Amino acid sequence: MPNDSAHAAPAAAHAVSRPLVEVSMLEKRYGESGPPVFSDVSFTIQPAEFVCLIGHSGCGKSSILNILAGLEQPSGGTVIMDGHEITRPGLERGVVFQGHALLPWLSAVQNVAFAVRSRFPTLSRAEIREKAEHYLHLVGLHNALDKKPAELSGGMRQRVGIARAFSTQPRMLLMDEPFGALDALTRGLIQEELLQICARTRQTVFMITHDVDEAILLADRVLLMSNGPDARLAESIDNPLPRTRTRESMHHETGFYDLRNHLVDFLVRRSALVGKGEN
Ligand SMILES: Nc1ncnc2c1ncn2[C@@H]1O[C@H](COP(=O)(O)OP(=O)(O)OP(=O)(O)O)[C@@H](O)[C@H]1O
Repeated sequence: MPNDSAHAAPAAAHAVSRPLVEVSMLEKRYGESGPPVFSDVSFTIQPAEFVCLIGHSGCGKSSILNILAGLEQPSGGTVIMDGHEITRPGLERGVVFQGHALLPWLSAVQNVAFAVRSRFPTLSRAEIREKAEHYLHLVGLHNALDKKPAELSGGMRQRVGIARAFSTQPRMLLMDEPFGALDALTRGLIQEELLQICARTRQTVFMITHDVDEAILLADRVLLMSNGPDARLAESIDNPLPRTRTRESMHHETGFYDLRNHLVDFLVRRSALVGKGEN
C-alpha cells in the first residue's frame, strides 16, 4: 500500500509553523480600463491547513484560485509557495474543478494512473496501478475501477477527480466548488470522505465554496471577500469548532451558531459595504 508520507505536511501545528503559501497584494484586471476585479488581497496558508474562500459571484474567487494554480497571472502582487513564486502550473499543486475534466476514453483507474505516471514517471506499471487503486479505494470507488466516466454518476466522477488530485500527492490541493453540482446526499458523503482523507494525510487545501455550512464543516479558516468590482479580502475567520466535527454533530458544538450567523451576516449585509467606504 503506498504510504502518504510525501503527502504529509510538516508536523508543526499550522498556527505556529512557517506558511506554505504567502499571497501578497494580489490584484487582477482583465481589461485596460476600469477598476480591478480585486486588489490588495494578502493572506497566508499554513501547512496542513484547510482554508475556504467565500464571496459573492464575480468577486474574483476563481481568479485567485487560478493564480494559485498558475493558470492565470496576477496583474499585481505575488504568490510565493515554499519560497518560490508561482508563475505556472506545477504537479506540486493539484486542482479539482466543478466539472471533473476526466479523459472520457479512459477508465476510472486509468484516469488516476495517468496522473500518477506524470507525477512519478520512474514508478513501474504495477506501482502506478497500485497507487491509482489506493486513492480510488479512499474515495469509496473500489467497485468502479474499470468503469469509463460515461458509466459513472456525477458524484462518482467527481470522486475520481478528487482521487486523481490526491494521487499526485500535491503539497497543496486547490478546489473550485468541487461539490457544487452534486445532490445534497452525495455532497455530504464526499465532504466526510474528504475530511477523513485530509485528517489522515495532513493535506493542505484551498477551496472555494458558496455554501456556509460546507465551509464550517471543512475549513480551519474562512476567508471572506467583499463584492466586486475592486473586491477585497475583508475578513479571515478561524473556525473554533473541534476538528472532530461531523455534519450531524456540528450544530451542537459551542460557537456553531455564532460563526454561522457571522458568515451569513457578512454575505447578506456587509459584503457589499466593505471597501466602499460604508462599513
Ligand atoms: N478570462 C476572463 N476575461 C475577462 N473577464 C474575466 C475573465 N475571467 C473572469 N473574468 C471576470 O472577472 C470577474 C471575476 O470572475 P471570477 O470567475 O474570478 O469570480 P468568482 O468570484 O469566482 O465568481 P463565481 O462565484 O460566479 O464563480 C467577473 O466579473 C468575470 O466576468
